[in-house]
Amino acid sequence: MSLDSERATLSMSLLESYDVIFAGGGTTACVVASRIAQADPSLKILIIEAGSHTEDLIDHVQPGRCLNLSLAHTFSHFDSIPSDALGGRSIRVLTGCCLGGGSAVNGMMYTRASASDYDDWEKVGNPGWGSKDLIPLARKVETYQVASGDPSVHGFNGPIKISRGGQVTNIAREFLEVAAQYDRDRKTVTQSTLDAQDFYTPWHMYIDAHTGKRSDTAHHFIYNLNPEAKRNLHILTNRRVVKVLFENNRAVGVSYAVHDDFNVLGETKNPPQTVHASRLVILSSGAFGSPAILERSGIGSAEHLAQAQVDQLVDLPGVGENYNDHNLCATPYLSSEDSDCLDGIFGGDEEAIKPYLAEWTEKGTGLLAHNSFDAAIKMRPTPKELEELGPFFKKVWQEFYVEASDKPVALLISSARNLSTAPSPPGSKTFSMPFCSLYPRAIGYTHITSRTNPWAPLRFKPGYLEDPADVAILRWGYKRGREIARRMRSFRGEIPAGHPKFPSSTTTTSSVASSAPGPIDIDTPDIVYSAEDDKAIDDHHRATVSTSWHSLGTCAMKSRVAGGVVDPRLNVYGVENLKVADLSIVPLNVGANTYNTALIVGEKAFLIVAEDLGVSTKE
Ligand SMILES: Cc1cc2nc3c(=O)[nH]c(=O)nc-3n(C[C@H](O)[C@H](O)[C@H](O)COP(=O)(O)OP(=O)(O)OC[C@H]3O[C@@H](n4cnc5c(N)ncnc54)[C@H](O)[C@@H]3O)c2cc1C
Repeated sequence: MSLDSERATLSMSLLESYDVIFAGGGTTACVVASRIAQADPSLKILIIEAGSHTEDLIDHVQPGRCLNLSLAHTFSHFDSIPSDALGGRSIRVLTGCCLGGGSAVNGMMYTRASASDYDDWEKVGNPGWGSKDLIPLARKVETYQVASGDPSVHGFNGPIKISRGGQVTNIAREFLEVAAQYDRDRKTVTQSTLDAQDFYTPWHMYIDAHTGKRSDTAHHFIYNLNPEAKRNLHILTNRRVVKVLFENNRAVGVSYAVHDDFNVLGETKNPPQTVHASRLVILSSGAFGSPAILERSGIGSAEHLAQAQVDQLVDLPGVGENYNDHNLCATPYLSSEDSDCLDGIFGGDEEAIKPYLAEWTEKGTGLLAHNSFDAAIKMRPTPKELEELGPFFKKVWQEFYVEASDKPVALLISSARNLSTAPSPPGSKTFSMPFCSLYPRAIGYTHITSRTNPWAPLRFKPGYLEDPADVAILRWGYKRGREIARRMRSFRGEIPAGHPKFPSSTTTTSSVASSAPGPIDIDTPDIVYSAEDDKAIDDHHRATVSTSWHSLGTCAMKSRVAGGVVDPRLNVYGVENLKVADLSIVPLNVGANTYNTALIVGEKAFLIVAEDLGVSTKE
């Protein structure tokens, strides 16, 4: 079907006006829209989503294929301004572009933010957004399928399923075994722990233990809705919202476009279409999409709007500012023949997938019901490590971490596949040690470059590694991961292209490991790094650091004077009937992978929206 005839068909089924319109149908939007549709099926709701449907598509539901970045159409990408801190590189940050957004494409790693993260949100002027309010919502949204689940922590009746995945890999087992013997400063546990720092722990997944399928918000909140709740919920895919329409500062609808409405130069060929909202417009286009829609609608700083030739409606300098992420690096290792690795599977190689297909189809288990990440630690430095981290980090430690004892500094994960950018030698088995800083100092921005075109590139600066404290954290992560990796039974050497180029004159070259036939003894002393070695590590990280895909914060929920964009009821300052509900509202970073926080924001937004609409929230 051509785009024009597809548009004609969809337009026929579209209403001219809805009660509520969602701009974006990602992780958070699916939660809010589904809950409202169930609470009051008479409400007419429209979701306009930039990407396509995902229902039962193997690339989305089969976990082993996750993070297959070659599926370009299911991602939006944002290229940063080249940065000296990254050796002149530009970083490409991806977000999900499909119904379910990030939840339909992400790595399915399950963890939660620290309680103090949400308490900090409340302290910056957001009553009702502290841990005592939000952690019950984390319980509400989940069904924890791991037998040992503690009911004071976990939920057992929510739509989103959490499990151990289809099998426990020997890579994860060895990571935990080595950690227990090698790192005597920290503890190792066999049952996953969410709220404690410095525990090596099994790492669970957003995978349904019964089906072996991904637990995303499109399938678990929208596609599974009962016919009554679905009756008035319309979904328009492959359309981008251009801007919000206003009457006297009251949001009354949106305009939207298809890609073909623009010529190759990005100029408008066809005028955008419009649809009206009688009660509420909710922006849920994520950390890049939501601020961009606000700016195209004339809401933002005079300077940035003027650059894109947009007339200002509301002066709100915080729009597009406060960009946060977690900086990620991963170092690759060769693995023994008998290790449980997802090499090939996650790249979508059908030959590699074949041996696991029958088990996944029949029982929902095996490596296809796996994301490769099944053990990890959220770390804080020991006193000795704090010294090694150096003066820049020590200052941050004093100012930020000392009083916040539940905040981890870095996350170190064991991954049963090569997650680094260095290619694996053909036919080899691999594992890797991804690590990221959880509260990097890096804060950036994202702003529009076009008044009309929602596909135009954004002016985006993530700020990665501009602060030496962030560089020190990654150096520490590399060393910790390397010491554990080279003691694991499966270890068969390093993949040199994925490691720093250490100066050959020192004793600490990668040949220490890459020539080794197997692991070293647990009691072997740690590698001693010279100042030149440390510089080699830092240079390597500047050349390879990437996003953790945890973009957030660009429409922050803070007071207007402090640079906020929305109030604690998610209303955009200066206008009426316009809310934002996605991770762009997060005022301060969280020390964890961010899917869980998006689910919580969705559940909280539902309670607020329902109250505004006069809808009962009782189930
Ligand atoms: C590759 C990847 C791996 C990740 N791995 C993990 C993980 O393992 N564990 C974890 O906890 N978190 C992970 N995350 C992070 C987590 O998935 C995201 O933080 C979360 O999904 C963000 O939710 P959101 O609702 O804010 O935005 P999104 O889910 O991104 O939703 C925004 C939606 O809006 C749409 N949109 C954008 N602009 C427009 C427009 N103008 N008009 C209409 N629609 C628009 C987009 O297509 C998208 O569907 C990962 C994310 C990615 C991308």
